[in-house]
Amino acid sequence: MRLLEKAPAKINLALDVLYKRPDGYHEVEMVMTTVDLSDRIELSPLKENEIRIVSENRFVPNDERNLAYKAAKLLKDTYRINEGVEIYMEKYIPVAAGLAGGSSDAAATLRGLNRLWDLELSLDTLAELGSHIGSDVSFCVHGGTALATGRGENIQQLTPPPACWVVLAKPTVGVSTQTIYQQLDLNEAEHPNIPKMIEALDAEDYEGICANLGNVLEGVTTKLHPEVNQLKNHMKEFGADAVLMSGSGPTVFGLVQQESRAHRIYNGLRGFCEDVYVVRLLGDGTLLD
Ligand SMILES: C[C@](O)(CO)[C@H](O)COP(=O)(O)OP(=O)(O)OC[C@H]1O[C@@H](n2ccc(N)nc2=O)[C@H](O)[C@@H]1O
Ligand SMILES: Nc1ncnc2c1ncn2[C@@H]1O[C@H](COP(=O)(O)OP(=O)(O)OP(=O)(O)O)[C@@H](O)[C@H]1O
Repeated sequence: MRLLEKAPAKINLALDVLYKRPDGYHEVEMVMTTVDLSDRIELSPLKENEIRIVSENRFVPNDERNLAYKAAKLLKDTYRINEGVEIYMEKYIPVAAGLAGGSSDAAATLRGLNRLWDLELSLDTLAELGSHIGSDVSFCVHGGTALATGRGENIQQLTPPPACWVVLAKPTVGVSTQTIYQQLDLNEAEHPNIPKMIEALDAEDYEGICANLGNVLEGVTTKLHPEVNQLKNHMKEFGADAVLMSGSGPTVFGLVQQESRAHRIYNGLRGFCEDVYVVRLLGDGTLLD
């Protein structure tokens, strides 16, 4: 039996950091939502009792460093599964982009193996397991739209944003999430208003969502990579309603209601940037079913 799972990317509509914790992680409050740009994960049983990663993307490790491998290993060890699996991944989400591609692959692997191995674990249990792999994995297990707190592993579902288009553009710079968190100065940072963002979601208020986009990490990344700010400015000039960097970057996203305008922004940006996508929000998580 061969089993398919979609692994959608996420964007952070709002990302705040409250303080640095004694364990080195940061206490966060993030409003996250999934977008329709997904990796495709195919799980097939193996005769050998091993985990095999197959990917044609040269930026993705095909060994125990792959987050999908870690997810399979964790499930195998926790539930003493003596079965092997091949995890074939077709990557569409750009790597190291701030879009949680690896985390979503891990989450899709947890959901898929739960079915393949008839474990009957709840999404909450899978999300808890996922938190041991990375801070974004718990959100990716559930998908949809959620408030993530703690170091990102406490998930509370939120009202999804109204339908709109998202233009994603990734500058060709590498960003280390760890470095960005390390260089964050909480006294200097501009903090988003998370309760206002949640209010806007509840009220299905598109303008309110646009007005309350904010990411405390954006200033750190743009200082290191000014091209992030340049892309943001281009997106605004070409007509995005609101723009923000996702996660620790470097991907920038723009929200827009009309499809024609989304394509105009796409065409304008293609001159400056190779990695540009026009996608829909998947805020209600339907494509995960
Ligand atoms: C930037 C975001 O992607 C926003 O969604 C997440 O906060 C980061 O999620 P992630 O990449 O899954 O993060 P992890 O793999 O758990 O951690 C990578 C590194 O980021 C830093 N980190 C991450 C999450 C957090 N709440 N505080 C941190 O300080 C830590 O230095 C950690 O070593
Ligand atoms: N399945 C995977 N897909 C992509 N990268 C992976 C995967 N497994 C491990 N990695 C490693 O993780 C690193 C970060 O990749 P990823 O695409 O998840 O970053 P990201 O989108 O910035 O994540 P986040 O938004 O959660 O911080 C890559 O450099 C890669 O070496």
